[in-house]
Amino acid sequence: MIMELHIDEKRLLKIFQDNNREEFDLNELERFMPKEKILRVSLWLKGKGLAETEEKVKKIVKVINEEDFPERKIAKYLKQQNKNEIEIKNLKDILPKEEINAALGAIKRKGIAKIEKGKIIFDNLDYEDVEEEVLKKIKEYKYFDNFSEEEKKIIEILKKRGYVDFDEEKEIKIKLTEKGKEFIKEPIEIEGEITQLTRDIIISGKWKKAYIRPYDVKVPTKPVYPAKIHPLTRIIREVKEILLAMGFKEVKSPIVETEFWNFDMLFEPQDHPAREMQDTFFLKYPKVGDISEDLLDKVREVHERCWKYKFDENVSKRLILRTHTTASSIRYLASLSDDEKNKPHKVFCIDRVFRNEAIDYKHLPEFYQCEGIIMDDNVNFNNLIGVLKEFLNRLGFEKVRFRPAYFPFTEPSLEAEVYLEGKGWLEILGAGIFRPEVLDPIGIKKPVLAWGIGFSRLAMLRCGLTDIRDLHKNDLDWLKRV
Ligand SMILES: N[C@@H](Cc1ccccc1)C(=O)O
Repeated sequence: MIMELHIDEKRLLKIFQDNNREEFDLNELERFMPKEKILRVSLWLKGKGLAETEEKVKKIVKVINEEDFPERKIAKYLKQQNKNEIEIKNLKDILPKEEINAALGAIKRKGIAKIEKGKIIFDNLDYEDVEEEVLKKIKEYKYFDNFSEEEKKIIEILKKRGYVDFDEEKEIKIKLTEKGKEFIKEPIEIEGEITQLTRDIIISGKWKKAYIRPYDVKVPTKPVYPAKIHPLTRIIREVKEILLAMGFKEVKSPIVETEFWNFDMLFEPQDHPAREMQDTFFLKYPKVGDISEDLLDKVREVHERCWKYKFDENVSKRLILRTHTTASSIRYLASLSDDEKNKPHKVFCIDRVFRNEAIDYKHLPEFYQCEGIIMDDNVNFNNLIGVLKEFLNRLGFEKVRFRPAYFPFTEPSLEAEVYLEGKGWLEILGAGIFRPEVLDPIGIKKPVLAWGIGFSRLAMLRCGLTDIRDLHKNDLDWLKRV
């Protein structure tokens, strides 16, 4: 029987031959060849009908709690105290509450001590305990099947008591087929084989005599994961591309912001609940920032006239971590020169915002928002809906609907929802037309459409996550796949 075998196939077969064996565990072979290679080569041999592999799943037991049993803790305590009995009501001084019942149960079950008149009385504080012996043994022999029937019952008890748990281990066997057994009856010679052509081999003409094995591109190999960009960054870039293609320009503004720009300029009254400690992060040092007196007076006038309260500029000056990117939009509008105010503008900002929220599956104190504004003659609510539809469609949401909403700085306002298969309608963005109370103090006459989208929420939907914390966990397995 003449068969073209790769040098590694011959090597592997020779191990069977030299050891006079017909099968091996993968682990046993590992001292001859790396595991990856054995698996690859045995697949080749399988293709040639010389060997086969067999996979077995083995149940293993492992110790998950190394502490003494509560009953042993009692015995050790008494020994130390030179006593042999204890009142049950005093057990709480040596054991955590949840262990007391377990200890009493175990003492009765195993007959370690007598329980009489509210007392536990030991004859022998150094009693022997099979459960402890089995636990010790588990550390040496992990396979469940290595234990006797008696021991297996004890293992089940230990599992119930929370001291051990089961797991599985895969065992791979490599066996010769009849054809393989036949094959190793003949001596196996391992002669030179060329796997890599070198200049020397070509020039010297050695290649003419040597065996050059052809590539087999179908051979299974280990997956390779190239470096890649974090999914959140990828989505941010993608959204930027979409907005740039829709004619928007990117703007930025400070993360540390005054309440003035974050709230006052947006016509949020100073007693608005969003402005309190439990919702917003305030800076410890420095506590206050500068604002233009001129603008401050105009905003004060609007607030006092419309909201009817005493505006306090000390509140305006307080420094916070901005709570929304609408602060960027209004800063941009306020920065326009008179000349620029006569031109149309489309800008967006994607950046981090902060809210003092308890962390859970859908809230993080720090997250991303994407905000956009369109300022032009004659733009109206219909245009806003049109642009948002277009934007959400380009983001991959096909079904979109709108409903009325309220924001202090826009009128009318709306909320957009997108439809997700299996999840239903999900609220995804807020939008509206800036109120005159917002635009008047900065002298803007044209209508301004504005919208803001909770960006981490979007990233979550796009990555198929149900817990927003997973986005920042840096779980390598997930990052490789996503
Ligand atoms: N800033 C609002 C969203 C919004 C932006 C622009 C206009 C209307 C609403 C929020 O954080 O929820």
